[in-house]
Amino acid sequence: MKQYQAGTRDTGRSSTSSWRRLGGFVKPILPRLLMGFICAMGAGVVALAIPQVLSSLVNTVLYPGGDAAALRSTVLLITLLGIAEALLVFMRRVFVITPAARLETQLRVGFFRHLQQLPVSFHDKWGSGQLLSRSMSDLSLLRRWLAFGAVMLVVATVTVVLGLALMFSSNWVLGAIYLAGAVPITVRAYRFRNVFRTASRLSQDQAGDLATAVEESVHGIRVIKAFGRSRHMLDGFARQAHELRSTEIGKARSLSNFLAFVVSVPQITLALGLLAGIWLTVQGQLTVGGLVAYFATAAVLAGPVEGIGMLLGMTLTTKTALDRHFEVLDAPNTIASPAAPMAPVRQLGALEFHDVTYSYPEAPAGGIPVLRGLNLRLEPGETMALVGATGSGKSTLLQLVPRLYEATSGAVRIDGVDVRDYDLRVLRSVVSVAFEDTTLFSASIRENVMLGAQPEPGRDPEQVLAEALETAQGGFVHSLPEGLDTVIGEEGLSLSGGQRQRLALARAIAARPRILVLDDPLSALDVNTEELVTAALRRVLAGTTTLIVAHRPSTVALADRVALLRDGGIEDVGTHAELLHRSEHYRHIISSPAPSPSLEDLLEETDSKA
Ligand SMILES: Nc1ncnc2c1ncn2[C@@H]1O[C@H](COP(=O)(O)OP(=O)(O)OP(=O)(O)O)[C@@H](O)[C@H]1O
Repeated sequence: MKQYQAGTRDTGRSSTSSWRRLGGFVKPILPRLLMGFICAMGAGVVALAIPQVLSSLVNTVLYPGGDAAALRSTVLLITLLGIAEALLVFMRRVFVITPAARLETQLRVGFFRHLQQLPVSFHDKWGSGQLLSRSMSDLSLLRRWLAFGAVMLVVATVTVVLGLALMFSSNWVLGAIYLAGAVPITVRAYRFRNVFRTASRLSQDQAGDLATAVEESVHGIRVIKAFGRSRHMLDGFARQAHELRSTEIGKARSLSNFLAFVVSVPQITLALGLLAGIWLTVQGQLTVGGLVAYFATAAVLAGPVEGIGMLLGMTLTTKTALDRHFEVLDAPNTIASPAAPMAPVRQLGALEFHDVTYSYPEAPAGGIPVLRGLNLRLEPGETMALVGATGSGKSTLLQLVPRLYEATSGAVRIDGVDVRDYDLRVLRSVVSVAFEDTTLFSASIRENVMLGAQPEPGRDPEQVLAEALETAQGGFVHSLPEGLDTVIGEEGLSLSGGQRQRLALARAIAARPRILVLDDPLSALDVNTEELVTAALRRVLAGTTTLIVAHRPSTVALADRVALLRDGGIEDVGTHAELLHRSEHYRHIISSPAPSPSLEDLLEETDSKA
């Protein structure tokens, strides 16, 4: 279970910083957004002009003996204004939708790039659903807000201000009555903002957790079914879904209450305006046309006033989405290439762990580090087996070599150069890894195996692929429906554990690294296949420095020497025979009885007793 919990993260940033940072991304598309804004504003102004035309219609035409020609031209003008408004709305969409979608893609690609760069320790902590929801739904929210919400919020605000100005210019008393409604709305908006922002954050985080739950249960469907835990998983999922539902309902309720308030206040001020308007008309201080225009303007403003409420909700949700987005972008990439990378004088493939200590970041403070002052040296071209009890830190040690994790103290060196001084790309082309837990991508066999292979002048990639598959006993791929082009992985053909492991091994070999790091790569193979792979590997590994985690004597047989990992350090190094002979712990781990003493040993023992 990842440690991230919904709503537990404090961004530690001021509430405006996400907007400011978004401003940097929006700059290039600002001209188009401005054009969209001008169109939307034009549409708003046209909408406001219609009541004014109506007013002149009432004042100059609608009375006995009124000018019929003026009536026709006024109706024509209103029709033209209506068409102009529709055209401007269309143009607004044309101007803003493309740049908003482009910005969404740009941010999404940037987000993915950052995820790729972030260290493994970051991914250990974050649920995949959280990252999925931040890269998909949060950015869709932003696009919708940019293409619609932001523009309409400005337009609605400007429309309300213009409408108020028209009301004031017609009669200041009516304008003042309408404006008085803004005071309670502002007070209420402030309270709403605080409540809605918290609910928004909670619901987006809960949606991310829910996505993680789906992802985990889809991945673990076999285990869930095999253990008959479907009901249990469903209950857990339903509980989380209900929590999200409650949050969403709370959020919707808070928005509805606010909208009801926002809509009802102008209605009350309108009723007061009606009383005042009639009185003013009776007093002769306002024309009937002016009164009609006041009510028509108030009717036009009803939409923008309600819109401001809705758009405020949308803006707050977008702000939360942005906070969540930048929270991931702000996660520091602690494992990066140095500013001035170094290269070894001679590229031989010597690997050295010097006084290496490693503690997982999530480990409790003051806990014992997994690796503690570990020292080990592999000579160029040497194959060393790493043996240790389960949980002793073998995989952890291996992952320090390509800097998937970073030693807490001490140094890992390749050809005398600290791995932290290598350019990361160079380091990861020098070191190739095959994990016990194989990951294959939704791609062809060819693409999966050649994932880390660099083009080499004078070497045919097809030959590299064929050799890697042959070494890993991956001949089975030729009998797959489309041979090397068969798509495997999550959305492709399913392979057995042993087949997957052989492809992962072939992938590590095809990268033709100087240093090969193998985490128990033969564990899922049957004895016969393992023997064939071991024999082929022995040939391939001849010139490659290899550190191989081994649990079985057959894998250890590949190695020139064996290092025994215990209590966070290397307890002993020697050949398999030497360790069998002198280490009880080694015999215990490798599941072998003590070897029967050789004749020389017996003679030596007799001599010493004598
Ligand atoms: N991502 C992680 N976060 C925190 N602790 C971890 C993490 N991965 C491993 N550990 C802990 O570090 C210790 C060493 O784990 P590691 O996987 O390196 O052992 P191992 O020797 O490879 O075990 P095995 O032989 O079972 O594969 C274990 O106690 C494990 O619980």
